[in-house]
Amino acid sequence: MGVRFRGVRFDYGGPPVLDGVDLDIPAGGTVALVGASGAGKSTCAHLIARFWDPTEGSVELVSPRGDAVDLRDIADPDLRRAVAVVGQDTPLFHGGLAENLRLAAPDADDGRVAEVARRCGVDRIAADLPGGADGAVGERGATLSGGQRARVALARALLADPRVLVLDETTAALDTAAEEALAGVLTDAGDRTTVLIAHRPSTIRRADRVVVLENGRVAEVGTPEELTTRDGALRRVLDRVPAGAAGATDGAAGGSAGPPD
Ligand SMILES: Nc1ncnc2c1ncn2[C@@H]1O[C@H](COP(=O)(O)OP(=O)(O)OP(=O)(O)O)[C@@H](O)[C@H]1O
Repeated sequence: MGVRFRGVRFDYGGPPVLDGVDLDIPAGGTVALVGASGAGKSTCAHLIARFWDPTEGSVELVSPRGDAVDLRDIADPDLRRAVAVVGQDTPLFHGGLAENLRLAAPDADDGRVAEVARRCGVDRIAADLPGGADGAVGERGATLSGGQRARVALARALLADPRVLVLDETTAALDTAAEEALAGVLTDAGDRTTVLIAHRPSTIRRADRVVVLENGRVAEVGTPEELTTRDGALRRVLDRVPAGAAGATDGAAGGSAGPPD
């Protein structure tokens, strides 16, 4: 299932955040959505999950055959099955790891839970937790690190097998092991569409295409190779990200200075 924005305008009651966004994310693709802080990336994620509706224009799901349906015409349960957004701080509840994973897919069999847990490196968290996969993770997952919580959130979303997966800066919290897990997740995506909201060059490079938001519009679209070597909107964003927040900098980013991963 692809995602299409057609002339999307959106505001929160003040000045427009999105001011005519046209975006075509093909089914099965991985797109990195990039922009300066406040550019409207999370707003796009929330529009894809229909937390909000656009003020003008439409957001649509597009079948691999090219049939488009406005999100407003999709029943809520169907949309919740089709689209998953993993945010910066996905809430976990005070229960076991396995239970937390199953939240989005109560009927998943044990084999599938174990497979997804392994793919996302959650099995390694379980190995360290008193009580293993059934051990409680504390209030809101307090006994886990940010990177571990991000891995659990990613695994939980994958277990539900959504057609569209939006990772809203999840990768900012991922440790190196989990970045590897993310790479596996993207490789095994099949026809799932993945939208990565990312700052790290190492994450951006995993996308087939990069979309840069600036001034409420799409400023630049291209492959990571094209955009990181061009003196354009992506470079402007990457040059403004504080080195610590950017995490890894690497060759694809043009070799700008920054700390190692
Ligand atoms: N619930 C809200 N109510 C009012 N204004 C909001 C709300 N959410 C976001 N905004 C504003 O909308 C603009 C876009 O925010 P958004 O979170 O989409 O940007 P972003 O590109 O994801 O930024 P960041 O990289 O800092 O997370 C910002 O100016 C922000 O202050």
